[in-house]
Amino acid sequence: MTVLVTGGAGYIGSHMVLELIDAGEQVIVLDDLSTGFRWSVPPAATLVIGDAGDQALVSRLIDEHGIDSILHFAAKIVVPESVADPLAYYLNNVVKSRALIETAVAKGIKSFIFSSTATVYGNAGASLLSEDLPVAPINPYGRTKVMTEWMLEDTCKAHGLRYAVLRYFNVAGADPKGRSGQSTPRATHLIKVAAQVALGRQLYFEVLGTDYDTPDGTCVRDYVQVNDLAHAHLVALRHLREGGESIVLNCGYGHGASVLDVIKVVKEVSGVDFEVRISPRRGGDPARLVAKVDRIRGLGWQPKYDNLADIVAQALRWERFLADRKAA
Ligand SMILES: NC(=O)c1ccc[n+]([C@@H]2O[C@H](COP(=O)([O-])OP(=O)(O)OC[C@H]3O[C@@H](n4cnc5c(N)ncnc54)[C@H](O)[C@@H]3O)[C@@H](O)[C@H]2O)c1
Ligand SMILES: O=c1ccn([C@@H]2O[C@H](COP(=O)(O)OP(=O)(O)O[C@H]3O[C@H](CO)[C@@H](O)[C@H](O)[C@H]3O)[C@@H](O)[C@H]2O)c(=O)[nH]1
Repeated sequence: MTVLVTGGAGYIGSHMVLELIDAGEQVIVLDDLSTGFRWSVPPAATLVIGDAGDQALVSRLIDEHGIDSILHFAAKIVVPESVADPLAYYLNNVVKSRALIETAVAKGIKSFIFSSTATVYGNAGASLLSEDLPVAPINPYGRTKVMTEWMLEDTCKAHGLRYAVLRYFNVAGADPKGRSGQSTPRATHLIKVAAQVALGRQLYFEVLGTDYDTPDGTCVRDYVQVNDLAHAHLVALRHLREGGESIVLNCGYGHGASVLDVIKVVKEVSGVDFEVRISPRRGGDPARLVAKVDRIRGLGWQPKYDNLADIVAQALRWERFLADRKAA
């Protein structure tokens, strides 16, 4: 069976492609390379450069390759950009997802897996966030994800398509075999930025707010390793292929670390005591996002990399690789 991975040249999608190939699947990647990289797609997968919303192209790929499942990662993902240019986000993340879902229905695709986010919970405030909480996104990016979740839910009721929505918490780390990692040049993710500071690419680290209602005043997040996350998709895909019901799944470890906890680990693992400055909140950051994970654990998902020091070591190693690649 062949799987179509939209956005498979990006950070998480490229780890998914590796996971699928390691599991013996045939993989077609569809990516417009807007933020992804041709070189991050392994030769064992077929890369098609194009738009996930191009119905003629997707139909042809499904027919030519006998695709039975679609894993939809392609999206714009920068929250402040979504606030500044919401219509670009509604076009890329909603309108094109709608086109893709319509093609999936028309072509009789059996399983559809969608990349959603913990951002859909907004400021829910619960100590552990359950999938059954009402969604309450607080920015356009989060709204585009909720709208696509709802399109899938409604489409599934009307047609034979079954889906898994995976709500990722904070994705971090890099392939332990060194085959992929977070390569976006101006990524704002905490562990990526802290790794760059530790390696001297930036002068200091800025903690964005120390007055949150958390034990040390900084935001708490559930950091999930990217290969573990990719494996969660494989578990969800097997669930759907075996006839399981459509499902919404939190993807996290069920415990949190604060910004200061992460900085401490980055300093310990890198051996660099870099400068840390305290800055005001950046706005729109929920104090705490930690997953309730019983549902995905119930499907048999067993993470391998639930250790912040290991995740940080992977991120540091990938930053060094990117620097060597640039210098070469
Ligand atoms: N990184 C995170 O922490 C995080 C957290 C929650 C959810 N997500 C979701 O996971 C998915 C992957 O995110 P990522 O971090 O790998 O981002 P990324 O930017 O590295 O990957 C996105 C990929 O999609 C491609 N793309 C974008 N629009 C496209 C289109 N219309 N047609 C074809 N290709 C297109 C890009 O070129 C890129 O390769 C996204 O849907 C994102 O919303 C990410
Ligand atoms: O230089 C930095 C970068 C981040 N932070 C803080 O670190 C925490 C985590 O920030 P970040 O890594 O940017 O992640 P989030 O803002 O939590 O968002 C991520 O995790 C969400 C799911 O939880 C996804 O939807 C988003 O796409 C993804 O960027 C937040 O409190 C930030 O304020 C800093 O203090 N300094």
